[in-house]
Amino acid sequence: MGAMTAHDSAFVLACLGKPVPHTPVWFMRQAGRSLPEYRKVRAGIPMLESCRRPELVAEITLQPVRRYGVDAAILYSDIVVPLAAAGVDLDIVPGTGPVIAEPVRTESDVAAIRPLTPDDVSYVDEAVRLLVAELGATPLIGFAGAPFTLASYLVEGGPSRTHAKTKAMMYGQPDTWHALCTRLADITLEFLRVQIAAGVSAVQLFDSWVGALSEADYRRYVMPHSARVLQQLEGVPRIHFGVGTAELLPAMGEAGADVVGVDWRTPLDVATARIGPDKAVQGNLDPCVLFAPWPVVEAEVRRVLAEGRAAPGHVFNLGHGVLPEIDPDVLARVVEVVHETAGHQ
Ligand SMILES: Cc1c2[nH]c(c1CCC(=O)O)Cc1[nH]c(c(CCC(=O)O)c1C)Cc1[nH]c(c(CCC(=O)O)c1C)Cc1[nH]c(c(C)c1CCC(=O)O)C2
Repeated sequence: MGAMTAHDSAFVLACLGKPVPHTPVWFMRQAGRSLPEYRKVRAGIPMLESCRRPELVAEITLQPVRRYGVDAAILYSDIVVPLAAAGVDLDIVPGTGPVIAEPVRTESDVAAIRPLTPDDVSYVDEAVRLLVAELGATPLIGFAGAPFTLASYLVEGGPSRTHAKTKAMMYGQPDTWHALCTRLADITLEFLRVQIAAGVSAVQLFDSWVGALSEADYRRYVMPHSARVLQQLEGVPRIHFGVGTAELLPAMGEAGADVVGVDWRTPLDVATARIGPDKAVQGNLDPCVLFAPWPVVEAEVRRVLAEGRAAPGHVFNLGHGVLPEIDPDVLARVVEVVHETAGHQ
């Protein structure tokens, strides 16, 4: 029997650790440059501008659902969209990522980032409503960036390998750091509340770069802010994701997530032993495995499914986002293999 609504879809059930007919699957960055139909509709439209056009957002969000038959859609947007909406001067540069015109260095720079109001992101409300109507029983995932990852872009001014300036603020100006993270947590919370009110079935908090921290520093400088976001959200499952977080997994679960996203470095059974038996996991095929010959891909998919059995619920995904060079046909075959395998009973 198929799911009747997004609320009792395999994806939502797996997030809550309930029995499912098959393991649900979606891919981080499933919408985007790996799809020719995406490149076609995005041609000539800057990334941030594309996120402010509800019809276009809906079309791009639906493209991978149509092509792959994944168990969830993820809203087409970006983690810096609410920052731009709150008045931060920034751009998303193709091939680089977010670039901030005036990086945040002082307490007064922090004060200049204003709180977000729902009116600032009315186009997101509109896009989610269009999508929920269109998707029917397929759940829509809303998302936002977590305070550390957003702070890293704001303080560094762009992508960074070491996060040196971010850590310098964290250790050297802890009051400024906590003021910045408090403001970012407020923005993230408001952004996610808009999406939940408009009807998303789950939310994912992306703390992509937090693996740069030790567990002790994570607990001291970051976790209180992420925990406030996760714990103040109500009504939908919460997924908490980062890359390189093997040492942070217990804390990321404690922060208040229902599901912890795991990258490919930690097998899902090992991850579950660290996170504890009461939380579902999401992941964790290495995106680069998708470049291997099919028998290798298939064996890796089956290994991930087997290791996911250790958790009370498993949402199949990659360990990080789809790379632009990945062949969409391989992702379609991955979905087939996952769907053919019996889920958690
Ligand atoms: C760190 C981060 C960002 N953005 C995001 C994160 C967290 C996830 C992660 O860790 O990958 C989140 C994000 N960004 C985008 C989505 C859309 C939904 C999806 O399909 O997953 C999501 C969930 C669209 C996007 N966001 C971006 C694109 C590419 C834009 C383009 O077409 O040029 C898309 C489809 C741009 C972007 N925005 C960002 C980066 C690093 C980049 C890539 C820069 C590049 O390599 O060109 C910041």
